[in-house]
Amino acid sequence: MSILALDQGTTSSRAILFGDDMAPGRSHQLEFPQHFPRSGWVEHDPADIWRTTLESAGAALAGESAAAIGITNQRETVVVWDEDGRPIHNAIVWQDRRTAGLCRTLRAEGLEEEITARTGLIIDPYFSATKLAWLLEHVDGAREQAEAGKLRFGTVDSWLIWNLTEGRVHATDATNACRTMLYDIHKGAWDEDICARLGIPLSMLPDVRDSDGDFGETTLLGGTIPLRGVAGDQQAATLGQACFAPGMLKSTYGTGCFALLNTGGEAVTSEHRLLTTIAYRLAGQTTYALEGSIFIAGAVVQWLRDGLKIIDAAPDAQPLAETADEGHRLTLVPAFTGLGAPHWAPEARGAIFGLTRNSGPAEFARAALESVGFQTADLMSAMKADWPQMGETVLRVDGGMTASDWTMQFLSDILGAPVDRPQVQETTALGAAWLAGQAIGAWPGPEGFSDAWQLDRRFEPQMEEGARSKRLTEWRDAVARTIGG
Ligand SMILES: Nc1ncnc2c1ncn2[C@@H]1O[C@H](COP(=O)(O)OP(=O)(O)O)[C@@H](O)[C@H]1O
Ligand SMILES: O=P(O)(O)OC[C@H](O)CO
Repeated sequence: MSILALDQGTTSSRAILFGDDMAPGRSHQLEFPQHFPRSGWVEHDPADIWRTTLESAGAALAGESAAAIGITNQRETVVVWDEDGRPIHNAIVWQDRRTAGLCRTLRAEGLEEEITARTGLIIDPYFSATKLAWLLEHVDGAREQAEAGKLRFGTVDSWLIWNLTEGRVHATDATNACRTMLYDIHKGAWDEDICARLGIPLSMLPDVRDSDGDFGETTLLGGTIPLRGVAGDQQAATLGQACFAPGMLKSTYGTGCFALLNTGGEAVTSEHRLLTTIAYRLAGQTTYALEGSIFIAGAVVQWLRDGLKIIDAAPDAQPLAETADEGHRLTLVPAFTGLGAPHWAPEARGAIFGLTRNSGPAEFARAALESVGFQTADLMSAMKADWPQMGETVLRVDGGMTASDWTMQFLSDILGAPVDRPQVQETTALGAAWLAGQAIGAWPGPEGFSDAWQLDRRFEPQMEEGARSKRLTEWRDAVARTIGG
């Protein structure tokens, strides 16, 4: 029997039907509008999120039925709706920076240490908590309605579950809950103190279930289909990459880049500004991860295309970079929207170093692709420092940017470690399908699923150690100057 994976991302909604052989089959993808009402604000219309998800699901099924549905989603994005399922405002997207001021206030109150200890996160507008507080503060009547128990909050998974079950289920899974900055990842419960400080009534929060829990069923897609898997997209990719053992590591290169290191049952506290997050919770058992989140990865290629207009399409970046002058290095720090982990410098803006009269499109393209490798190297160093038992590890990669062999080779060179690209690139959807497939007993457990993971290509480091450390020193100097300036 087929399993339907719904992958609700930042710019598009995608549905993929996986067959008995766990291979991706028919799929459908629909983009939807992004709204930027002010500088630094990013919103989605929740109706678009739901409509594109439902339509792509229908198109992927094409009249077939599925044995179960797995849902994976852009994380942290906030939707609030009323008893009739009407959103009270547009969704505030994870990239939105409007709550930077409230975050500063929370830090000034000296709350960071306690919030990090409980939630594993640092105080940043990225996470859901301050976005939800903003909605309660700024939407007319919202606080009164919320206090009267008439409003519901959800990340995008909850919004989809609510709609798929026609208002019967208000739930989320542990991987999504842990991105809200309202959830105690050690106790596995909403944190009443943080909610109280932000004026968020507990009654509006969804029930938190296992990632392979029971999320009800839908009758909107032909027949009755159970919802049996839910995970945030980066955690789903970790599962899709079969990173089940402590020490295993994946990095996804889409618009941004998100690296997750499985640390097993241990919630490792980062001393280097990484996030402690829930990788998955299966049958009540929590597995944790250290996460490094970078906001600009593939987006730097979009900038070459749409901003600089030096390429026509993303695949053109590599051939252009390959023609760059070997003796002429530019270093690009793509802090277009600040820097994420491990620097967390929201006010920083991008910079480029080493310009001469001979700097041209090829040198810019190479610096852009290299910036993704350098940023990953910073994450890996932070991970090793936080968790020395990580040891020598292989990085499993996925996402649109991994199509560039040159970029993957540079990544391996600058990490000084192997990089593995799997055959199935749809790892996020695969992870969601696996959750649902194994929950209903149709797909194998972690061991059998790990055996099915297949390598497309391994990239081995070829750069000499001297050159590597010189390049890393140049990069770190460029980052320091970017943040400092
Ligand atoms: N051949 C390529 N070389 C470099 N970058 C690429 C290539 N193909 C796609 N990309 C980049 O990958 C990103 C899209 O990846 P995808 O995994 O679909 O991202 P998302 O889910 O965040 O939209 C885009 O930012 C695009 O610029
Ligand atoms: O939708 P994506 O693939 O850009 O992923 C977004 C992340 O979940 C944000 O944390």
